[in-house]
Amino acid sequence: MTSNVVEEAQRLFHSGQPQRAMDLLGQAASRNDPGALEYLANLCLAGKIVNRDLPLSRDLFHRAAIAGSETAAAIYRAFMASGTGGPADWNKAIELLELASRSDPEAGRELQLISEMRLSSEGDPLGTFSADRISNSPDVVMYRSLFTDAECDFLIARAMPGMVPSTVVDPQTGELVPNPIRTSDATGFPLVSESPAIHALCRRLAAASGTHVKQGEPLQILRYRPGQEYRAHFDAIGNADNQRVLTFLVYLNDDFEGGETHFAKPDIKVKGRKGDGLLFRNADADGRPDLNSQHSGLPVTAGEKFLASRWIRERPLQY
Ligand SMILES: O=C(O)CCC(=O)C(=O)O
Ligand SMILES: [Fe+2]
Repeated sequence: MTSNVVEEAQRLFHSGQPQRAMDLLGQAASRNDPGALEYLANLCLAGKIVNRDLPLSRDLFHRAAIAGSETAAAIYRAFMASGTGGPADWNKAIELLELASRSDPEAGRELQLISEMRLSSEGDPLGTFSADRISNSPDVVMYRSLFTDAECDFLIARAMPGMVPSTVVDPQTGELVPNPIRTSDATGFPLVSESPAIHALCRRLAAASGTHVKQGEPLQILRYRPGQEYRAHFDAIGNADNQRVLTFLVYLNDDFEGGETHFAKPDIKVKGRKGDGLLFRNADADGRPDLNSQHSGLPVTAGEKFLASRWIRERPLQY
């Protein structure tokens, strides 16, 4: 939500007058200007211009939501679901989603999807998960029908507007950079866009893999068009302090040709059906990469392949 105050504050930031910009935003926030509240919430989240302060960010998004910002309301719901900037409150997140669904059909669809999940009052999946073993070394298992067709379709629809060319971690700088190794397009769902349904799906991946939901990096949705691929790589990171020990891939469609997930040693090609989840181990308990975990997404030859991908760390990530 942009307001005159925000435009003026941006102008002041760009002309090297951050203190005046902050004063202006602070005054507008004390009048409950939704744009100023949301802008300040984002500054507290980004932690560049002001110190990172997640509890304050959550509080400011909450106030911006009350003042009428729908974007802030969606972020506040996501924070309540995942416990960002304060305790998680699943029931409150659902209550807020219900409220939003009265005027927002997208929120209504999300609510419907959640109502079809079997969840505890904390948003955790009920029931157990069983997998078929595909290989011992590398350690690869497959969970059939982990996501429903409706859940797969929901993730694709949510991801489509944000699709941009994929990036990989530059080993020299640690920055995310484009690279011909990975030619797919992707959208990530960082905490601000990990809405309650997406959070519940992340909790399902955590429960099935026996990990804590906070060990997961943001869920990514990948799209490969004909010719696009993810060449042989390791998901483990060299010298990582908090290693990517596991990868969970969920196939969101199956109406395409080619595009198998391929492990080279030994030669294993996997093509899941829509909703199937493939879990594999990238590193041992000490964080040492498993050399047999090298894998690729083979080029798609016809149609489009959609995949949900979650890299899971050894320990919960600190945000
Ligand atoms: O596209 C695939 O099947 C592989 C994806 C992958 O390797 C990843 O997301 O880390
Ligand atoms: Fe990978």
